[in-house]
Order: sequence, then C-alpha cells, then structure tokens
Amino acid sequence: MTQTVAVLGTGKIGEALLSGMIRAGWRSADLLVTTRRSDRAEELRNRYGVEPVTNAEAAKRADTLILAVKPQDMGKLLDELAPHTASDRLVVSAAAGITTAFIEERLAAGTPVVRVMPNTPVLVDEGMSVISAGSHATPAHVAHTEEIFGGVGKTLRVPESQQDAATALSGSGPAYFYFLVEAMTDAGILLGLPRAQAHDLIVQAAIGAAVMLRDSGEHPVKLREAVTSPAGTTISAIRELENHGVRAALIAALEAARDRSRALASGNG
Ligand SMILES: NC(=O)C1=CN([C@@H]2O[C@H](COP(=O)(O)OP(=O)(O)OC[C@H]3O[C@@H](n4cnc5c(N)ncnc54)[C@H](O)[C@@H]3O)[C@@H](O)[C@H]2O)C=CC1
Ligand SMILES: O=C(O)[C@@H]1CCC=N1
Repeated sequence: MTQTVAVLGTGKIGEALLSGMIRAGWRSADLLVTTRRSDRAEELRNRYGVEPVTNAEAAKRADTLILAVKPQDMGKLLDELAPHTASDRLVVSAAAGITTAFIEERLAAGTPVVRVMPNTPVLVDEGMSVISAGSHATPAHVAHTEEIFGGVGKTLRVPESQQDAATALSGSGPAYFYFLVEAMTDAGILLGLPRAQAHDLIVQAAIGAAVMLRDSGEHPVKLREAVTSPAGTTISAIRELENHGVRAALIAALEAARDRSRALASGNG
C-alpha cells in the first residue's frame, strides 16, 4: 500500500528530512509539505517536486504526519489539525520537549503518536534519530517511523523519559562540534595559519577522529592515549583543557540543554 507522508512546518529540520527521504527513494508524489509562507512553499515545490498543501489538507490526505514546527508553535498547529485528523493517522513529532501526551490530549482519542529527536546530519544520511512510542502507537507504527528516519541515518528506541537527555546529546550535539571547530580554527589563526588552511586541518582531524570512534571499537580514552606522547605536545594541550574546566563545562552545557528541553514541554517556551 502506498503511504503518503506529510511534513508539517518544513523549516530546517523538516527540509533536511524531506531531502533525505527523497534520496532514500520516496516518491515526490507521495510527499506533502506545509509551510507558513507561500514563497517557501513554492521553493520546496521547485526544489523537490513535492506538493505544498494546507495543514488541514495534509491531515486529511496523509497517512503519516510529521510535525516539525517549533515547540512554541505546536499547540496552535494541533488545534488546527484536531478537527481534520482521523485517529488512524500516525502522528510523528520531531519537536524538542513536546511529549506524546501533550499531542494525544489535543487530537482524536486513540491517535497513535511517536516522538522522534533527529539531528541535522540527516542531510548527509548520517542522522541520529531517537524514537519513543506514545501510548497508542503500536510496534508497526514505531517500525514505520524507523523506516522513515532509518533512511537518513541511525535510529535508536528509548523510553520517552530519556528523550530530553537524547535531545541534549544527539539533537543539539552537532552544534557543539561546529562550535569546537570554529574555536579551534581561531586558534589556528592565532598560531599563524591562514583561515582556510586552519579550517581544513581541523575538519579533517574531526572526520578522522569521528571515523575512528565509530569504526575502531576502542574506548575514547584509548584513542586519546594513542595521540598523547610522553612529554609531548598533546598533553600540554590537554592540561590546559583540564585547567579551563572544559570537561565540567560540557557536563553543565548538556545539563542545561536537557533542562531547556524539559521546560519546552509546556509548549509555551
Ligand atoms: N534544527 C535542528 O537541528 C533540530 C530541530 N528539531 C525540532 O524541529 C522543530 C523545528 O526546528 P527547526 O527546523 O530548527 O525550525 P524552523 O523555524 O527552521 O522550522 C519550523 C518551520 O515551521 C513553520 N511553521 C510554524 N508554524 C507553522 C504552521 N502552523 N503551519 C505550517 N508551518 C509552520 C515555520 O514557518 C518554519 O519554517 C523544532 O520543534 C525543533 O525542536 C529537532 C531536532 C533537530
Ligand atoms: O535547539 C533546539 O531547540 C533544537 C532541538 C535539538 C536541536 N535543535
């Protein structure tokens, strides 16, 4: 049976997912999008050949609705969808903080809801999407969600109680690495390298390190020890990172992200 999937609120993450679904073999004809602005709708139609529709039309025509609006816009979107969404539709939310219960309360009784926290590397098929079932979602609904998000990276099922932590780690995670690359590129400038060269050196170091982390099966401590020669350069840098509390800063940062995700649960921001 052909499944129609609609992405509601096709902004950064919605478009990243949409582009990945098309790469993974979804037919444009089976994909609908909704946007707030008509120029954005036309942009998506021209770029991907998908049909822009209203939220109400998406609710009527799509088997699966992927909600990708900001948490603060979710209450309003659900109010708009409620009169048009039959309880046999699968509703997948990608919004940080918003619980499956928040969505279930606002839609027809028994509507299956799945909560997903993806990340922007879905754009390059290296996404990490963390998935939890709501109270009416069956294993088939979760499997269908895994099929969609598994086409653009890895998926992991977690209890919904762990979603805020997952948001702090993998949802926001890419931003931390971009921040580190940006800071280390500046350090390269300080050390006298041209910016473009500093950028290339640190990006390739990051790619190499990421592949080793993924493929070597070694603990990160072991990998770091292999770089850290006695009385060498690396240990001098590591001492400064420890002196400046970088480890503690990362723990505090991820705790703050987790707390922010929890605070977004009200949908008020
Ligand atoms: N950007 C990211 O890395 C990630 C974002 N998310 C979640 O995805 C959601 C969207 O985030 P972004 O894509 O970054 O934001 P965004 O602002 O780029 O996208 C949201 C889009 O929804 C549209 N929109 C708002 N209300 C609408 C409505 N009633 N009907 C149709 N369209 C509507 C907006 O015009 C906007 O284009 C958030 O809930 C966020 O927590 C989840 C994982 C990663
Ligand atoms: O910053 C945010 O709130 C969203 C959720 C995870 C990544 N971006």
